[in-house]
Amino acid sequence: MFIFFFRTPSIPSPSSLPTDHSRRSLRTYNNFGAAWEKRVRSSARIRSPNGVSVLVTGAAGFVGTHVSAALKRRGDGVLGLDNFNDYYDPSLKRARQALLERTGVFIVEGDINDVDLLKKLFEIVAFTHVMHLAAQAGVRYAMENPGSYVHSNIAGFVNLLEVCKSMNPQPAIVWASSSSVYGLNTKVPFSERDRTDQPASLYAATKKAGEEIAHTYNHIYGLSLTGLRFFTVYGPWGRPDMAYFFFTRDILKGKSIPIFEAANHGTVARDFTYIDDIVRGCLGALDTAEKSTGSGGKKTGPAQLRVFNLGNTSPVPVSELVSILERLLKVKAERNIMKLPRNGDVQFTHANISYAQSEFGYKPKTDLQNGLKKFVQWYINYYSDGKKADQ
Ligand SMILES: NC(=O)c1ccc[n+]([C@@H]2O[C@H](COP(=O)([O-])OP(=O)(O)OC[C@H]3O[C@@H](n4cnc5c(N)ncnc54)[C@H](O)[C@@H]3O)[C@@H](O)[C@H]2O)c1
Ligand SMILES: O=C(O)[C@H]1O[C@H](OP(=O)(O)OP(=O)(O)OC[C@H]2O[C@@H](n3ccc(=O)[nH]c3=O)[C@H](O)[C@@H]2O)[C@H](O)[C@@H](O)[C@H]1O
Repeated sequence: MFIFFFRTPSIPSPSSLPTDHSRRSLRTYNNFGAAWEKRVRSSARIRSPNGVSVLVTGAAGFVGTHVSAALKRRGDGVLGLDNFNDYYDPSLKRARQALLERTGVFIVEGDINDVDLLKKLFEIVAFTHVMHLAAQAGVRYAMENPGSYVHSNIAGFVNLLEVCKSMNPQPAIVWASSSSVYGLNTKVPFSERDRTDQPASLYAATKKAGEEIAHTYNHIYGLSLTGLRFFTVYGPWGRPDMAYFFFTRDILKGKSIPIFEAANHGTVARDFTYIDDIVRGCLGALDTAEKSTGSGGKKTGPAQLRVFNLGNTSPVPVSELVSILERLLKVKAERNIMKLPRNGDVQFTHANISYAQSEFGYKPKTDLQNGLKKFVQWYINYYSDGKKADQ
């Protein structure tokens, strides 16, 4: 028996989303021109004495929006870049953009593969840092659209690094890797020293490739590079393709939800990490990032190269996530227990965070119960004002 206590929100299901991530040329984005340059400059203006200027790629994304807002709040100059692709409902990205614009952050519409655009941005602003969060995310979608992962996570990353290495001065780069690089590793909790050579998805393989690519650009060009392995991030303004988000939608709709179970009723669990904790980790990594040591493509000395886990350190079974949602939503879920398909998912994740703790005091503060409470409040508020999210 299902109890509905408010209007059922509707958002598109990830499986119905288009698979073509168009590559629009620079001109179609309406970039360049005096008014556009003024907005870029104003957004990137540093407003506090110790501030830095940060180019945030993927700024209209879930993590990018929260990180951009936090940087802006403390007085840093922040410019966003995002291609607003339709992997999930672009209207949610537009709503995040509107939120950021109210805080003074401008998001340039463009692709990280667009060299001319990137060079133009660096010509206008001498960014001290790049917070690189643009990527094709999601482990399961890689079986549907592998090309989008190569386009954004490999080609796009190399392109960005090519532009950064030729700058004078070069920016320091903090970028999003993923807990998925641990793949089929069975040693827990996952430490940065553990093996990462058994990816279970193409997504994971592209993030692992990113870590190797980072090594190369650090070694040859002296770029300062910090990779962050985020562990299943959740919270307000989250991603509709992630389980906690579409479980919420489907529980409210009275639709059955597929809950994966490993062989012999083995538990599938995640080290779910609340967005505010991830944001603190991103800022900590940025604040401890040393300067790059090259300029104009020439290295002048050794540069910093780091990789950190940013997790919560307490894995929770997916079935428990569903129980928490049931309590918060006051609706019983229709559970469809399924064998964990070979679709890119791993059985469990669990972060050892001692390295991030020692380097910049990273300490997650929010447990799943409290974090989901904040997510559900946001979700109900966001989708209850007649917003038409279904396309
Ligand atoms: N959310 C998580 O649980 C999680 C976990 C591990 C790692 N990550 C990584 O963290 C980063 C941020 O993830 P998120 O959850 O905010 O995802 P997201 O999809 O919400 O954000 C990524 C943003 O990048 C943009 N983008 C994608 N390709 C682009 C391109 N080629 N050029 C310009 N913009 C592009 C998208 O439009 C999107 O707005 C990603 O690199 C992701 O792989 C996320
Ligand atoms: O930390 C990461 O590196 C990754 O985090 C996230 O991946 P995941 O941890 O797989 O999150 P998510 O899809 O929400 O599935 C959560 C749980 O629900 C289970 N799950 C999922 C779908 C389903 O239908 N049923 C189910 O039981 C599923 O088996 C899993 O146990 C990011 O999406 C990804 O971009 C990547 O960066």
